[in-house]
Amino acid sequence: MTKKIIKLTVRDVRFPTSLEQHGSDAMHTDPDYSVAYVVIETDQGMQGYGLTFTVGRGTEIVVCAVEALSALVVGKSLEEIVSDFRGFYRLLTSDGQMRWIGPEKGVIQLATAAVLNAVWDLWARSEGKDPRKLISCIDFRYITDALTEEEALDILVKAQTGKQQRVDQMLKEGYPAYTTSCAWLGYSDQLLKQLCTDALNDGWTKFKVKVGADLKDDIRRCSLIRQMIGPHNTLMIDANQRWDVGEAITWVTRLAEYKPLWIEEPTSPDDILGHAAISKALAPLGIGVATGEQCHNRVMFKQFLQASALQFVQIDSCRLGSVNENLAVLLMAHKFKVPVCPHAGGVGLCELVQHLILFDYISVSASLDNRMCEFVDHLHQHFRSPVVIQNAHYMPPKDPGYSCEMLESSVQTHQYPQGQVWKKLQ
Ligand SMILES: C[C@H](O)[C@@H](O)[C@@H](O)[C@H](O)C(=O)O
Ligand SMILES: [Mg+2]
Repeated sequence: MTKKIIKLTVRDVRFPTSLEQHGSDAMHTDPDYSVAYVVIETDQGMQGYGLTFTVGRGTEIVVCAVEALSALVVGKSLEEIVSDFRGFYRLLTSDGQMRWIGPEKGVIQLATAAVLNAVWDLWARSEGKDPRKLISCIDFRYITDALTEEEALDILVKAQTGKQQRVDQMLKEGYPAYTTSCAWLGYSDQLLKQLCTDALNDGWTKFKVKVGADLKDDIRRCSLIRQMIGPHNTLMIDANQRWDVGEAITWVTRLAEYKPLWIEEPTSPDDILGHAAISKALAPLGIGVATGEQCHNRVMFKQFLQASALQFVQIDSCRLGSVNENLAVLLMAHKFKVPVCPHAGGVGLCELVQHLILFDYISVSASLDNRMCEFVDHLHQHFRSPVVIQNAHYMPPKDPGYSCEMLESSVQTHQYPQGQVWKKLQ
């Protein structure tokens, strides 16, 4: 029996995280973690849940873009979509009129992610997928100079060896994670210390700190956290695009004594050659460059990899065109031998990205070297199947689907602007 998609709804759901400075960084000083939340429904009453992440104002624009795309989805059957998922991806991303407001970037790509995440959720609930089927979901347009379809298939086929052991290992130990929850830029030193102590007690060994607004503050905060975590735990720093290229090099050089593993988003996310220059300058200090949470499509990632402009690939489950485009990036990263350390946090990003990184380990990279997935401890209570962290590892999700179904009560109370939470704040 076919499953025809008969309805798509999208809602603007916001959480007032800025009230306590959760999520704050050098560029986003007051984020209200939000989502455009999509539910698709089939004629047989099955549902697929998807979302894309935003930080408050502007979510209404993403909602509009999802509504514009919905005409391309409603009326199609799931079977029709997945039998030519590459074609369907293209239909959404290359619509002869709508592609003008992208293509494959910005609001329209965030909307594509929300819609396709819901389709993947629906599909994930119904059947298994082999390498050939997965490859047929990827749009190789614009990346064949870096990775061909044959090479991609070869990677997946090779990684079939040892797959079961990796599945068993993940079920037992989980996938290594790092925490960003201790050191948002707007947190006081006292809160940072408290959260860091708690995290160490809970078994965390890898920590990310926000930097980039004021060098003196960064020196104080990095020194504090390095003292607390000791020389052997891992520290990463994140500037959220605050600097110009030269400034990034000088600033990070000043922080080198705290031994960060990487500097994340040192400059404009579009400046590939700038990132390459920063990578080159910081390599002798043992500091890599990480980027990706605002890298808007596979073509950008291709060029970052080709130009040796990043040493850590930070895929994002909602910035790229869903699983389809993330698969392309995971496979390219493998070919270029660059580790993938996904961006997570926000609302629902941990829930989504855990699937991608488990897939990367089990079916693509087969390696945990220099790899870890971000974890942020906010807002998980709003999900039906929240992530499970044990001893600083993501434990594989047990429920079918893509884990981003939200509790209906949470959606209703946080819907913007009419939900109870927002009414009270007005
Ligand atoms: C506004 C957001 O909280 C960002 O600061 C966040 O995504 C951050 O860059 C991260 O790496 O987790
Ligand atoms: Mg970041």
